[in-house]
Amino acid sequence: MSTTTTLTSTLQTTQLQLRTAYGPVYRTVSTAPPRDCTPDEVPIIDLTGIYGDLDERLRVAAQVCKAAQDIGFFYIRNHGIEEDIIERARKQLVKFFEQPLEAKELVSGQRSKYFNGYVPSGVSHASPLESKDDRESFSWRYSPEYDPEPKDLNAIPPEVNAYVRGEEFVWEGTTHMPDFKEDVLRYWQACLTLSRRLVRIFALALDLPEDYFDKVTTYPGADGVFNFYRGLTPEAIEATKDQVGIGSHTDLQCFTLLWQDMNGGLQVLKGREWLKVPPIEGTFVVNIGDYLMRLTNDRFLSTVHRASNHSEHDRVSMPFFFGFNFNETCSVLPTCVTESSPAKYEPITCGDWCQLRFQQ
Ligand SMILES: O=C(O)CCC(=O)C(=O)O
Ligand SMILES: [Fe+2]
Repeated sequence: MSTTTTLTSTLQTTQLQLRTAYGPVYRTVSTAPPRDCTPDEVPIIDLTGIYGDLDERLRVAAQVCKAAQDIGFFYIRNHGIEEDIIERARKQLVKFFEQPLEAKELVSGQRSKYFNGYVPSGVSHASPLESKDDRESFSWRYSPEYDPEPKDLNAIPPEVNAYVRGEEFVWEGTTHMPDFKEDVLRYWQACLTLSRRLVRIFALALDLPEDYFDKVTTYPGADGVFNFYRGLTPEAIEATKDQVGIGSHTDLQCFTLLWQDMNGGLQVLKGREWLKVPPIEGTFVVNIGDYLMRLTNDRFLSTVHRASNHSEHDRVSMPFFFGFNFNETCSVLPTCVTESSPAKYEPITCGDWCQLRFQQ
């Protein structure tokens, strides 16, 4: 005689509150420790093909399309950004955050109209039901004068100028650091150049002409951020188990290129389950943002994620947020609507979209 035992596991859950352009939304999520993602869940996409012929570009686009629809996160390798550019930026990041507070306050975010500059730990609060963000950050935003596609600064359309969000005080307040501006902007320029290539792959992925987004990425959203998650003493690690470095959130614009160091700490929400998205040498993580999700009528997913550092080592990351020209009004894409599934969203500019979220 055999007996069958049914194992009923009780899943412990908690509520997350997420900020969105239209106000808070709530999600029920597991409190179980995160598990590693599998290569099927968050794939590694080799970008060599984006520098090849159309067939090769279409092959990359098909992989990007699948990952963007399945989870909205993927790794990229052979992305073309030189290791030396990344390493110089990382070293400047470390030097910046190792400065005494007074030096970092020279570029205090409180001086900014548009979220540029330095923000100390415990100030930002990405997700209201989690802890405040235990990370320091330094941000700088798009300025046409540093665009790797050179601009005639006397011929910038006024409607574009009204939306330029870069502010010079971040460079003026860091002149005491040799090569800081140069090394940081070289990294930012490399990210911007890669993003303009990638947006063409996204166009192919969405069955659009390859140059479809070119005219809306001439003065794009291009925000660089340095994140510093300070290492803790063993006692502090124990005492701050529930503390997040950056709380649960989605990114705002089209897509993000995220360089993270080898410490680990990034987590992505799949259903109710947290997945660890560990660092892989030589890669960036790419994730879809809310604006692109909206333009694709929710075909591409802007997925909730967060990061923490519960270790004795400092952790750093360098995300780059890419979006369309802030003044350009975009509708749901023609290839993402059918008669039976019409556009769910009104046209809006990327700038107004971000503004809605910042107001929340
Ligand atoms: O540091 C990380 O790994 C994630 C950072 C992030 O999600 C962000 O800055 O939006
Ligand atoms: Fe993020």
